Parts: sequence; C-alpha cells; structure tokens
Amino acid sequence: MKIVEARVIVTCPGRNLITLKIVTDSGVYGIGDATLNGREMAVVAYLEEHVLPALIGRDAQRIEDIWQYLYRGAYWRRGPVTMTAIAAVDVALWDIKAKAANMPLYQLLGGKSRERVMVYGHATGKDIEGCLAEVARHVELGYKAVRVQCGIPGIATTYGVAKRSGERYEPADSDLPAEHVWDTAKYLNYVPKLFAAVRERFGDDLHILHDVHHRLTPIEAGRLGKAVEPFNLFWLEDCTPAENQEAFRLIRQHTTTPLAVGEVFNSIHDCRELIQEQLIDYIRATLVHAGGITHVRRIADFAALYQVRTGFHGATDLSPVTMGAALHFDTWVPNFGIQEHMPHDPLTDEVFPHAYRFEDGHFTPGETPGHGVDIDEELAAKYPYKRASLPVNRLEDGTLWHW
Ligand SMILES: O=C(O)C(=O)C[C@H](O)[C@H](O)CO
Ligand SMILES: [Mg+2]
Repeated sequence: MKIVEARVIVTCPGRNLITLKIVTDSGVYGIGDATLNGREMAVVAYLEEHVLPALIGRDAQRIEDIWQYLYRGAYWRRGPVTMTAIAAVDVALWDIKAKAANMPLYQLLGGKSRERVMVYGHATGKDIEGCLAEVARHVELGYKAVRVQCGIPGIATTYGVAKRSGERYEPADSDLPAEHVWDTAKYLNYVPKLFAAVRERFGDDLHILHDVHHRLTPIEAGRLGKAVEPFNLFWLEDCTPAENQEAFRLIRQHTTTPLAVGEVFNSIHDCRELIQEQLIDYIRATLVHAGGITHVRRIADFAALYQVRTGFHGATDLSPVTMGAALHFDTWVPNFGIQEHMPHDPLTDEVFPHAYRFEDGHFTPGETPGHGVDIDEELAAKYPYKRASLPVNRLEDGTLWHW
C-alpha cells in the first residue's frame, strides 16, 4: 500500500487547526492532527519542506519504520515542532491501517479495556459564584468530573477564565501575545476557597480537578497541595514548570494531593524520572504533541509499571482528529485515568465530522473503521488561517513569568 499523496490542510473554523492527509494507491486515506497552538505554521513548514516529500512511495503499512525514519533520520531529535509533525504522520498511518483492516482503531490497538471513557469538562467563572453556576451546568449535562478555575480578586486576568461567563475559553485570542499579570500570593490565598465551595455545594462524589498552569515554585506547589487535601482533588495539574523533573521530589514530600503533568511534553525522556520515581499520578502527554500513537503507547506502557495513569490533554487547540484518536487509545489503554474534554466550536465539529459520542459524562469512540474522524475539505477551505498567539504573563513589577 504505497503513499501517493500527502498534504497539509490549514483551516480556521473558529480557531486554527492543521491537518495532514495521507492518500495511498489503494484509495484508502488517513488524517492526522498537526496543530501546535500559536506556532502552527512552523509545523506546516516542517511537514511540507522536510517530511512529506520523503513519504511519497513508502509503504503506508510500515508505521514503526516510518516513525523511526522520521525520528532518527531528522538527527535533531525531539522538540514540539518535530514531534507534532511526526505525530500527524503516525496518526494518519494508524487511521489508514485500521481502515484497511476494516476495524475501529481501538480493536487494532488490542481491543476494549473499558466500555466508555470518563472525561472532565471545564467550569470557569469570573468569581466563585460564577464558577459554581458553571459546575452546576456541567453536572446537569452529566459530567462526573469537572475542572474548576475562577478569577482571583485583584488580578485582572486569570488562566482558564473565559472573557464573558458561559463563553468558551480560548487563550490564543490575539494577533500578538496579550500581556497578563500574575500574583502568586493573591492566588494562594484565594483558590482553596473555590474548592471548599465546590465540595460544599456538590458533595463528595463529584471529581474536581484544577490547573495551576505552571505558575508556582516547588515549595509553593507543596504548600497548595497540602492546603487543599481536605477537598480531595482528583488532581492538581502543572503546579510548577516541569523541565526540572527533580522539583517534584520536593512537592511530593509535602502533599498527598494527586499530581498531573505533561501536556507540554513531547517525549518519554521529558517524564522518565517523574514516572520512574513515582513523582506524579497522571501523565498528560498526548498523541498530537508527543509523536503519535507509536510513541505515546511507549509512555503509557512505561507509566503502567509505576501505577501512573493517563490523563490526556484535550483542550480545543487539539483538533477533533486528536480527540477521536485519543478516545480509541483511552478505550484500549489498561492504565487509563481520565480524558480532558473541551467542546469544540460547532463550526469546527462541522468541518471535522466524527463518530465519537458523549453520554452521561463519558465518551465512546464509535465503531467506524479507523479513528472515525474525517475532514470536509471544501468547508475547511472557507476558513483561512488567522495568526493567533498565546498570552505572556508578567508579575506586577513587570518581571516575565510563566503563562
Ligand atoms: O487544557 C489544559 O489543561 C491547558 O492547560 C490548555 C493549554 O493552555 C492550551 O492547550 C495551550 O495551547
Ligand atoms: Mg493544562
């Protein structure tokens, strides 16, 4: 089954999304997501200039060999641009293999380990009351797990909080990076009150999650984890930047709050100590940014040895193609924890028809052969790329901080 065509489709149906389409001489084609939020065109250039010409004529069935060819063959290994480009190829090839086998992808991976995939939704509010109203809406919709984020008094903008209540949160919201302001002391004083209010209003059964988005130092993260133990969080995410994996030893010494890390990781080497030393509980590295199914399967298998479970990134900058492929992976992977879910804009869903379905706080990937997600190219062409940047963060004195 030879690859005869490989091309990149750039579209912006509400937000920028990059898709790779690989066509074989048998007529079977596959698609992969290549979206790297705020750096989209770097991956487009990498694919078009360096990867796609080398794919033409190769056997689409040789997924592992193509993965190794693109990884080792680049010489410049790893990094988000390289690993996102490899992921797009890999997911498209798994899509082709499963379609050719006439199987939904989860069957090819090893079959179902569960009937359905629990997801968490995002409740965001300008203040605690606003967030509680959003939690109530999610509970009404059937969610069993909700990530809670709210505005912090005295800080003009806070990560994860939509501009207007009830609106979708999209951080890449301006041509050039918007400048946000951060104050750790105000955040640490306030955020435990949010968890207390959620527990009081919704009881003990609802799973609650929170994303610190890399803003604390290790000792501050330890202090927060310890302070919020009574509220029994499902996880505390990205409590400190994780380039320094050792930092998590300090946090672990201070708290039993479960920790999730890894949405910015692109390789098993980014999380090797975190997993091996059992410094985290959930690994968030996912298909699109970490080399596709071929590589993330290695991360998940390695994590399973240490009872670390998956909790894949699933923000709206990960296209429906990643969502579909991730749901097949989640259905198979033995050490599944939870899957993030942020609904896409209805227009995005129209451009990417898909087989996955939400019901009662869970998703099922569908039975369509492949990963079950397609692209309507005619519709996609109506929405051209529009540059959009993620914000930057500064402390009140102007020091550049982690966003
Ligand atoms: O969904 C999350 O947990 C995020 O942290 C979302 C990120 O800010 C987003 O994917 C950045 O592109
Ligand atoms: Mg996050």
